[in-house]
Amino acid sequence: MKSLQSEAIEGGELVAMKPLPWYPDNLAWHSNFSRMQIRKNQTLERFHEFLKLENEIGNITRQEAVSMVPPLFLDVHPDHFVLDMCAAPGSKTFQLLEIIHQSSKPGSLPDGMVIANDLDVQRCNLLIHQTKRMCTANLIVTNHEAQHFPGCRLNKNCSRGPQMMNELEPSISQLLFDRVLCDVPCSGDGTLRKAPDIWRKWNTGMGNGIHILQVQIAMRGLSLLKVGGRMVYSTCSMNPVENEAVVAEILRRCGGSVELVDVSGELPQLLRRPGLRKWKVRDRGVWLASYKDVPKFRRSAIVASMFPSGRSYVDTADRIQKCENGGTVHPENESQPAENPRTSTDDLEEEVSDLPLEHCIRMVPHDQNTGAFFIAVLHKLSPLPATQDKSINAQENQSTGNDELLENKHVIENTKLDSVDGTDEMILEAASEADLVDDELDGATLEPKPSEAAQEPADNKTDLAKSVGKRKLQIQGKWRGVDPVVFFKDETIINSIKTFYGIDEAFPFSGHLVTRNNETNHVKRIYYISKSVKDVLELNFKVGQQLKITSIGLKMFERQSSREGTSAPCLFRISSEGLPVILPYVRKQILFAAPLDFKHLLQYKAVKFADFVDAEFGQKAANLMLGCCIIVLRDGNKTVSDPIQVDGSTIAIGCWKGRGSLSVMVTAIDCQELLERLATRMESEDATPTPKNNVEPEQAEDVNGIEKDTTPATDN
Ligand SMILES: C[S@@+](CC[C@H](N)C(=O)[O-])C[C@H]1O[C@@H](n2cnc3c(N)ncnc32)[C@H](O)[C@@H]1O
Repeated sequence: MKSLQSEAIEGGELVAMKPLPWYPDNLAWHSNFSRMQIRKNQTLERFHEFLKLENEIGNITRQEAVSMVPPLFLDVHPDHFVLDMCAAPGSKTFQLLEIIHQSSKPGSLPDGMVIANDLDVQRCNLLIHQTKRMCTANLIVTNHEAQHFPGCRLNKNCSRGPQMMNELEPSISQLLFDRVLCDVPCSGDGTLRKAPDIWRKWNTGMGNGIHILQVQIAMRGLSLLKVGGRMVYSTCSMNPVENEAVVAEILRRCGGSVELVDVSGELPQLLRRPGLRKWKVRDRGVWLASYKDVPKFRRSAIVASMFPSGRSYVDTADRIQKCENGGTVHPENESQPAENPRTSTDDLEEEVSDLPLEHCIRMVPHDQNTGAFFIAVLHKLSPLPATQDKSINAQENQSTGNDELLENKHVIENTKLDSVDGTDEMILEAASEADLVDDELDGATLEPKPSEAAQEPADNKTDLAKSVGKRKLQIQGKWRGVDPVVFFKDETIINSIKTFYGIDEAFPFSGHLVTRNNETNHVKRIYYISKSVKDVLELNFKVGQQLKITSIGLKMFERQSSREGTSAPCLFRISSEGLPVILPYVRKQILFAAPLDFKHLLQYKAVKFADFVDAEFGQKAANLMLGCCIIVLRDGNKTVSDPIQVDGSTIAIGCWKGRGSLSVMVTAIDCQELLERLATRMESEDATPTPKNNVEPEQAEDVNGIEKDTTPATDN
């Protein structure tokens, strides 16, 4: 930080990095360096590399500052069910998950969950990559048009008597959410500062063209919100047609069942401006102050809800027609639409909304050196009026069909528009640097391939050829291109895993394991899901798999595919993502390495048993069972009698115990990051007096890894 500061001063800046004053607990920081400064200066470049690495690992997230605001206004609690309707590439989903996991202890999972949805399957893959860093079992990623997001409502008439109900009915009967984030596709003009392309591409038609979709998505969000729940509507645009006009229209449609919340007391340090109550609409070079100014031939594109009053002015011929785009019709305000609209705003009679739109939040670049953002916080007071619910339910029925076939040109065009969201560039950059984009897009399971040759000795070719054939048979789920999610119930395999790793009985296995393959023998990956995700999945089965799930839970176990792997007593290894969750419960195949041996493992990727500095550790490693094992970093400053607990700072990696050596099963990038963390720890340990004892502790750690139980260790 000090050297960064001196670079900043040299460069004429005053502060190198500073916490964003409005972000709780100093958890978000702002750096002012330009790309040019970074390129020119070695210290800054190293700092930039560090940020990219930490972002890739998941320790930090690089994000446009204002884009972090919507989840803060959502007021999420760890037990909330949250729907992120337009979620890709997932920076806000990540924040939501962080909040959900905030207070959970290692090995315990929160009661809440997040469903992150996006229309664009490739952007869903980015989201999956982005959120994988979170190692969460509390996430489902879906791929629907948000405006048609399924309601998964259990038909109450299909009950089978009280007894059956208790046994078979899922614990929830409808998919309703405590919180909904509606970060809709928009024209993106709020990102002009860093996306200069928009200056060239932007036109007024962009906002006008997406208004109806934004209203539809917001209405769907409100219908899926529990009474008492909160929804945040946001865009990275400053265009009132995409913002206040949408909020006003949904308030009108909801007729008192939803209120716009005054959040002026929340995040007091955040500079903001009130929402607008009057604005004009521009169409084809012409200013329009009210719907009555819209020429008849433009009335399918420019709808009444774009104007502050939301009033339709219909002529007699139109009167009996319902406004096809959903604008509200008020016959008492009828008049003939003008056929000679004006090109200047001077003589227009301004409409003013009678709704409290000043409660909306506008953040502009020049207030606090950020991008621009619009936010509205909505509170559902009571069920939506029957008419709204009916039309929404009609959509729901539609959504149980093949959504992906109902291609909507409008939406797709706007999806492209939307990719200007500030975070994409960074995530794409991170993803491509990790060489994971292709992997993520590979195959119907949307799963990356193991990224390290060191994961286990490879003999995968025949396996791969076989699996290609099988894959053809396998894709038989309801949703084209996505393998169905099924509960994994093979007791033989589950018991072999439990026995091999000595998994404590307190770890809930039953009903928490899922796969993408109905045939147990072909299952390659087993995912772990939280209780909340399990509840949703059970409901989804009951309602005929309405959810098109592209990713679910946490990859916990992977089948060994190498020759050596298949001869190991347990066919499944623990995956890196799953390790933090299961670690506190692992009692066998676990060893504690001194920092130097741990470092050698990360450095050389494979170390012969005889080559470990701590010979006793080498012997214990040699005595483990063939297959996957866990190596935990032992803190050099700890004495053997110190109690051992797994906490947030515990460092552990998955390794392969082969016939003559230990090999790490960690990606290169993780190794790099761990080495850096280790170096920092070793430095700070060197600075404090080290106890004499620097050999393996006398825990109940079993030498052969089978007979005696061990206690998981930590380094502190
Ligand atoms: C503003 S971006 C979302 C950014 C995201 N919330 C984040 O913070 O990373 C809007 C997203 O909406 C998606 N999208 C566009 N039309 C959609 C629709 N009809 N339903 C769901 N998602 C849609 C786009 O693919 C895009 O990923």
